[in-house]
Amino acid sequence: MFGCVLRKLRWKRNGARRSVCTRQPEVRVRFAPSPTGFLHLGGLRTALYNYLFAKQRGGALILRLEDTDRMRLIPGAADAIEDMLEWAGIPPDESSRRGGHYGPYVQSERLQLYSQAASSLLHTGHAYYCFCTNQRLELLKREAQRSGHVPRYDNRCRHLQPEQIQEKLALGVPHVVRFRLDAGAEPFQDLVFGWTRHEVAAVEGDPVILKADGFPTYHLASVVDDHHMRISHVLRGSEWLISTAKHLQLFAALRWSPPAYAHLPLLLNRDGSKLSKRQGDIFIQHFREQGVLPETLLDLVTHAGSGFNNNRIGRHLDELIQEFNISKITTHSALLDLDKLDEFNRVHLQRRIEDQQMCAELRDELRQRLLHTHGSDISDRAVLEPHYIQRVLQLRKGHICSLRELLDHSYSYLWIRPRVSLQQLKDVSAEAAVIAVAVIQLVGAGGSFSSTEQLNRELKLMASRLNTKYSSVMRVLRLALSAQQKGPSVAEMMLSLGEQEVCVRLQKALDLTNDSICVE
Ligand SMILES: Nc1ncnc2c1ncn2[C@@H]1O[C@H](COP(=O)(O)OP(=O)(O)OP(=O)(O)O)[C@@H](O)[C@H]1O
Repeated sequence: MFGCVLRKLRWKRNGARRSVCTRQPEVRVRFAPSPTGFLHLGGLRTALYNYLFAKQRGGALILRLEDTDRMRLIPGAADAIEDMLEWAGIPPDESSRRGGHYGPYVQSERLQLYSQAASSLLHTGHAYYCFCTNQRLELLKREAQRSGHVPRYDNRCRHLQPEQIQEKLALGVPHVVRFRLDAGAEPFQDLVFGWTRHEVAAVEGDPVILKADGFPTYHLASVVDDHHMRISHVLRGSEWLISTAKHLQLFAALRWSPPAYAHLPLLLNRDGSKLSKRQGDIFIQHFREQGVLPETLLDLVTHAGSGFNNNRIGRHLDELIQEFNISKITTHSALLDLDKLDEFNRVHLQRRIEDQQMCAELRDELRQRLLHTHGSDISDRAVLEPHYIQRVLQLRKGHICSLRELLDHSYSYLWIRPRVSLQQLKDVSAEAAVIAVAVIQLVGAGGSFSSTEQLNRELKLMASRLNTKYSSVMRVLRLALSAQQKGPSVAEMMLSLGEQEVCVRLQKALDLTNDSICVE
């Protein structure tokens, strides 16, 4: 059933160039979310594993939207899911946005294919009309619960006579189509769970495949689409493992070859529950707004689970593609540890700052954020210049976990001149004026701004020349430069601000002390 890729192999024999075509099965995988909510970390991981599997084999990732649960559709979710895959750097090769040969890629636009498949199953006796009312089904359920059994449909409509069916259809009695499950399920080899066999007919009633509204259920739609879209491997969450027996029976009844299956362990919350669309704080969009980088999220979700020879922080997408190993995926679910998020983002932010092109993008982003947050408070527009922002980023890399931190009050001194009072200066040192003058002279005399170490050495020498404690020098400088008591080292502050701005701020402090002397 697999599509084929023609590969031309060339070699030389007797001086003549020859070519031959070999047929390789084409790898086509799909990520098939339902737009009943936004993409969350669990979905992202399943999408990512599909992507890695496809890219490792030169294959294609198809994004198919399973929107047959009409009651739960969330407006905008379909677009948002694809936006987030693109943002994460794992865009599909085929989707309704990107096009492709096997569209439409939205199930509600493929109803004819499902109804054709259902008709064919009805025709061959693998499916039947079911006219049972909701009240009857509810009664069955309650009876089962009362007697301590798992509720299941009793397959009553299997036994309707053709005339009874025709009569009900002619009367327009509401109905669904059910698939006739066979006893004796065949085992299949799951790429993660190994040989698996689930005697589905022994525990479940015949499943609905076409609902009363003409929409298919997941079982029929996924089988029909996987066939028509020539999906070679289905990598999906392990909650579908049990249903696979049903899907294989559907493939057999339709006389189609099934794809290979790999059921992926789920990502769980700390309390052991499955990550779900009903939790807002795990949506990819939320992390993006918080300044989390896409590569951080990819690293985090792969780190939580298995599928790689080893785990290490800081892997990029191309490394993930290289190192992904489906045989290393374990069957147990993985707990998501969001406490690691900051640390992962710090590592990836540092990598971006060290990359010339990515750093230019960060500069632009930070500039936009600064304008948005501090806007009119920024009197000196020089702080918005690329070289200034670049310097700040270089000095803070490895310390900050996200760009947003640089917008916090503790970093406002980088963008806005601080207000310092005479009393504050007096409180930190009686020698504030002397220290300010000495540092202005040091800077004016070409005091080294090449590194924090060099600057520290010179400040230490200066303190001993003044016969002043080094800690007093630090306190005065920290206050005059930032109006803060904590933050990066004073030398780093000076390097970030630059010689001229350091002198301007120290002169302001000096002016305060001079004014006070004049008044006295
Ligand atoms: N927590 C999870 N961990 C790993 N994969 C997941 C997780 N949740 C969903 N998936 C997988 O992501 C794909 C898309 O899932 P879907 O859009 O149906 O989201 P969902 O979270 O399962 O929905 P719901 O919240 O309605 O249960 C499926 O293959 C599903 O198995």
